[in-house]
Amino acid sequence: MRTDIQVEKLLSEHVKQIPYRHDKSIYVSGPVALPVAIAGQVHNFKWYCWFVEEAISPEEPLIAFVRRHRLEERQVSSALVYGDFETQDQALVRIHSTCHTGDIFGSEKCDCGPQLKHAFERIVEQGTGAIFYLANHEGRSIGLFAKNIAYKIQELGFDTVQANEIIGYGIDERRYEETFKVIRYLRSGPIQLITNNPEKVEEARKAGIHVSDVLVNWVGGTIHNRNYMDVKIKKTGHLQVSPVISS
Ligand SMILES: Nc1nc2c(ncn2[C@@H]2O[C@H](COP(=O)(O)OP(=O)(O)OP(=O)(O)O)[C@@H](O)[C@H]2O)c(=O)[nH]1
Repeated sequence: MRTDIQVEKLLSEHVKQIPYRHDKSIYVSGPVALPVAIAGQVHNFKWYCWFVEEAISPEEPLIAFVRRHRLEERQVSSALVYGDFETQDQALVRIHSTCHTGDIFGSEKCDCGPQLKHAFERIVEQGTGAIFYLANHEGRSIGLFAKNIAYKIQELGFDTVQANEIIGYGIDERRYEETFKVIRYLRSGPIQLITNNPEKVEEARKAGIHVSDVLVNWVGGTIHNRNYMDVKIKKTGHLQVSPVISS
């Protein structure tokens, strides 16, 4: 069919396969132009998304792959790229763990929503950067259902770290390997990481990415998340100030 040939041609340019662990691949789809309203102005981002899957045979057309898989059931992450991310010397990067309650509902039990908004603002202000929005990171990767239970346990007086442990999870279950592969795919130059979490910096370096700056982002403090923010400094090692990076 003519349409299938046209779509196959489009997809072969639009969807890229990045080799990942063992027999798996990361499938990256994009870019799609996305106008995003930030502080009252519309800015043009390029939207990519990706998921990890067993590598498909080179003979299978992508259109058949898309039809064969129930893609709506996948954990699909996004990259929102601004400016000349591929080649500019400096690029801001925010690696943001999905937070259904904070990012979508505006919950003040955490600082996630304001951190995301702040990162968008910094990126458009600087002119080049990207947000990596990680779907499989909800609740520091314990998932939404377990996060709801962890919140309930916190009502007994336990903190975020203790609540995770009570229900059998680690303090922080997040992994970043696939994200760094996607960052590498989109950009080879150094990145300026917007984060308070030194583990993200460490993991980036292990993945061979040059982090030229770490920019802390303590925003969104409220009376509801004071304890949560305190625990980040006292127990999970989050940075209070931007560290000086030696090149
Ligand atoms: N398990 C658990 N996860 C939470 C809780 N509150 C927020 N989160 C999740 O924590 C993740 C964000 O992690 P944070 O520790 O706030 O920040 P970070 O990503 O380590 O560091 P930054 O880069 O500075 O934002 C999101 O996935 C939230 O859904 C909680 O009480 N329990």
